[in-house]
Amino acid sequence: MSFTQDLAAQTQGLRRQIHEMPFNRELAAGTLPAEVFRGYIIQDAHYLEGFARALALAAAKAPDGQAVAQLAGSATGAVAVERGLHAHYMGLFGVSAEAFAASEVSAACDHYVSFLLRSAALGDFAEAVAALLPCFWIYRDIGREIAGQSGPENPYAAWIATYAGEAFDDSVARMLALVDRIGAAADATTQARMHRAFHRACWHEWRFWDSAYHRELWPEVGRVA
Ligand SMILES: Cc1ncc(CN)c(N)n1
Repeated sequence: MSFTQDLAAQTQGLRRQIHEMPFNRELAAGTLPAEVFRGYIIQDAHYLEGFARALALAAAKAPDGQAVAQLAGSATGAVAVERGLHAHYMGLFGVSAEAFAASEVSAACDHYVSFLLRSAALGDFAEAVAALLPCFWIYRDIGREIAGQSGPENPYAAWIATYAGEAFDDSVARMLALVDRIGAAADATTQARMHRAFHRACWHEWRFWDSAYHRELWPEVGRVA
């Protein structure tokens, strides 16, 4: 069993739960309310900038030039390709650049981005790539599953096509190969940290969608004066 197959086996229940979330079920059916998707896209645009920064930090720690180029290329891709998708949906939903700039980053988004930046800045390279992997892998699996269940009339077809598409699949395959290479060479303590980072990142993926579905920003638990 490869290292990433082992990561998958250890997180099977959580990842299946993500596939069954109302957000993803309704996205597949095309019935996800537009205001939910609109809020999600705004948070995701905030998220991608943090994700790209974490990739760039990890790139700086990579053990060889090939891995530097791969992670730096993924950082560029996250900002360019996925942001293009966001621009498409922000145009459709009437989110102006000013409205986006004025939007508040949700607690779930802030928590996930902080986790990635901390893993990349304070963890070693192995931990950083394990934390970054679910962002690639889970979206590809969700995209593929949903693509098999929905048609071109789905209002979220462009989103689905991006994550079910070949270009995204290539970047996921490269990330899986990198984590397999690093995981196979790691000692048992490092592997355990990689497992924990991977599991936490899967949890953050679940939380990001859950929070978007419930349109949460910062759940109110008492006003700060
Ligand atoms: C929260 C989140 N996770 C993953 C992806 C796919 N890069 C994304 N766009 N947003």
